[in-house]
Amino acid sequence: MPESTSVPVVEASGISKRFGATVALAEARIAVAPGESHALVGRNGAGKSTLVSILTGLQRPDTGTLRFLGAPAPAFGDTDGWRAKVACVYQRSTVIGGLSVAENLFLNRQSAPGLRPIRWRQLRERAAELLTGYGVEVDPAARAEELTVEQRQFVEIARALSFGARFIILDEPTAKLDARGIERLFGKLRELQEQGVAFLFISHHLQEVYDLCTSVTVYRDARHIVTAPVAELDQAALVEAMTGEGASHSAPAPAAEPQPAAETERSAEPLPAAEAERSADPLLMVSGLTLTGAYRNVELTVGAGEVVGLAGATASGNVRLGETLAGLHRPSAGRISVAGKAVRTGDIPSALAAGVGLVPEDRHLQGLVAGRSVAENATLTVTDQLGPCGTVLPSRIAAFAGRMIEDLDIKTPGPDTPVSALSGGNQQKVVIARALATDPHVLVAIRPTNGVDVKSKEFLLRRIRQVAQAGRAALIVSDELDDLRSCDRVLAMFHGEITAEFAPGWSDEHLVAAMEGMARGHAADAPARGHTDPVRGQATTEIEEDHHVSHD
Ligand SMILES: Nc1ncnc2c1ncn2[C@@H]1O[C@H](COP(=O)(O)OP(=O)(O)OP(=O)(O)O)[C@@H](O)[C@H]1O
Repeated sequence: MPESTSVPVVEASGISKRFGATVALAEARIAVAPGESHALVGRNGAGKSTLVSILTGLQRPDTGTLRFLGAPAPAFGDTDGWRAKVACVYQRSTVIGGLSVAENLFLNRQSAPGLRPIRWRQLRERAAELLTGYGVEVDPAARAEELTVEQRQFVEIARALSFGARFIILDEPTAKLDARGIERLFGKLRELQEQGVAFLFISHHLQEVYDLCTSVTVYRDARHIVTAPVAELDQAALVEAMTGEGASHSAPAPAAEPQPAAETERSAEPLPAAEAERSADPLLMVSGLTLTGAYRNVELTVGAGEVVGLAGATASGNVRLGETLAGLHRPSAGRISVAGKAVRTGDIPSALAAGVGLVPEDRHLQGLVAGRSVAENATLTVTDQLGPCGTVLPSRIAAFAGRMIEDLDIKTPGPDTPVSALSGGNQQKVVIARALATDPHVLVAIRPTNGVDVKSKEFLLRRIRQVAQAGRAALIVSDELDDLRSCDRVLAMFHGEITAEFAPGWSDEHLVAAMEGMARGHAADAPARGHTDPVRGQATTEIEEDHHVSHD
């Protein structure tokens, strides 16, 4: 722990928590000093979310003590007491979509006399005052569901501070933000830190830990492993603490300094392109595809044996394009064909029958059935293979699921465990297992490594590579550079159009610039293949050297 004379805003020690036979936390501890930005990292299932639920009063630990600024934690169930101490901004929103920002900020406060008629104007004025006070530029009259993820997080932070909390937990807050959103969020957190607000920051993006935090705590297998100033623990040591394995040569290189294209490192254990299996035949062909308000006139092919990246920031249209391929949206124009056959657009069963497998963006909304078991979730797409004449044989489900659990290294007590009892990263693996279960011709994976730890990320990307090596095609839709680095080529989208194409060896700087709209409608790095520029309606020209906008 860093030297500090001040009383910690939060100090938990000897915390243990079991769920049945699963030990989620074993004698774990953490302490966060005022004004500190403290990272908590660990592999999937290490116990981070369980600690968060204990620190926020949502669950009682089996053993251990918890103090806020030296005082014992509020009684279990004393909602207002907990709110005044701590708040957590989750990846998933806790604001109520149908209510206005002002209502979200002030309703349900016990301090506000419940029976008095609500004075809306006054409510909005107070909300405006509060938001302005924290430098949050959001209209208090706006409905919460209209906010961007970033605005919603700022509202949640302002709400927490207005309850008096000076300790805020951020659980994977950057998972749904693009590069600029992350920059703005970090800017705001630094500002608040200077005012003495302390943060516990949970992220699988280790670079963010170095960018934002002063100290880091590592948990492994439910236990506290180390707490140190980030400056004293380089990434190799951090990954070593997380995995318990000796300094790994496959730890991702720190991404602080963009490297020249030719030197851009891949993971030291490369995910080799399947040259042998690659064929010139496109397995996926998309032409003139338009979804009003999302993307227009998209031309795209993915060959057998290829892994193609579809990069783009939040509003680029890349996610909606990926979803369209799986039948989730009906495009207003254009064609999709798989293995030479036209697919009925806007129809999920047709896409599935044509051999499109989807890893959806949001595993909670589109991915998993919470009350069902790991086995049921993993086999939802293949029930026809699990028994004769529409029946489902439990023995076959179990055998099928057992293979998937092993294949994807899913940490679960067993196939019958409800999927909701798995840690976030392991739930994501179930979603991927389900997409792979159909042995798709074309795998569309949207942010496939969302929420998974650094080691599992390598593993999953390698698994996607195997799909291509088996002569299939994969499209990775993502803004994660690690995801995109594993691709044979990357298409960048901006404002609904494919604006550039990148061959392997691209530099982070160029790809990020393209995702931010600075590719100026041509390939920023040498394109791998000819590709029709939708902006100009002509083929992109090969460009050999640096085309970052500032060099033009
Ligand atoms: N409600 C629950 N019932 C049963 N087991 C649970 C429950 N909640 C968590 N667990 C188990 O406790 C362990 C710790 O899970 P936790 O969610 O805290 O991990 P995590 O570090 O947050 O992982 P991730 O990075 O994947 O989100 C896991 O093995 C998980 O399956």
